[in-house]
Amino acid sequence: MLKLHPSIDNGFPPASPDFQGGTLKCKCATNPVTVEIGAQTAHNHACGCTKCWKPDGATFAQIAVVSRDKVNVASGSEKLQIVDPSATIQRYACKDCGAHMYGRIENTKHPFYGLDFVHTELSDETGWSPPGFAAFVSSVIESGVSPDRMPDIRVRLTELGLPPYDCLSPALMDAIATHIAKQTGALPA
Ligand SMILES: N[C@@H](CCC(=O)N[C@@H](CSCO)C(=O)NCC(=O)O)C(=O)O
Ligand SMILES: [Zn+2]
Ligand SMILES: [Zn+2]
Repeated sequence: MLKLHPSIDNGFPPASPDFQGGTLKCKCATNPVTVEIGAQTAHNHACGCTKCWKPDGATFAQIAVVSRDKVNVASGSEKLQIVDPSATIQRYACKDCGAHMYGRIENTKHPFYGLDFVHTELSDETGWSPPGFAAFVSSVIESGVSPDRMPDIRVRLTELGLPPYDCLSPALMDAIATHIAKQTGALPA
């Protein structure tokens, strides 16, 4: 069977009602970086872009958002480094194991300012919001996936209940466009 991501390939449980978050832990066996997330996540999705962190062998990342004020580095902060300081999303990765612990947007005008990006598979807790769509699917080609495999990948994502999009989902693209329209005055603020 086509393998896309270990937390996605066998299906995924629904979110637990009243789930209040958990602790993300990097892959280091000793002195791991830990990040406490104090809320349920939203907009969890499979992401095929080259920038999001993927576990070894995975074709897609799994990534969700949570309010930045609910993200707290509890230990190992000295091991965190920003992967690409010029990127919109500043991804804080463990310099020893490479796991991305959170991604933060510092541009206050960005439509997603205030939301951090996190990989809830790094937590032992169950009850996180499951993925609901697949984003940047065509971008897996940029990581070396043969274009011939794309039809099967899209079929498999659809089977798993993850509608495949080559940017973000329509709901998120609408939210981005609405934010921009309010900034430009095309829509009332
Ligand atoms: N084809 C590019 C796309 C990269 C991209 O635009 N990624 C999105 C989604 S990441 C989570 O959904 C994005 O918003 N990136 C901003 C950033 O990474 O700073 C590629 O594959 O590299
Ligand atoms: Zn680590
Ligand atoms: Zn991505």
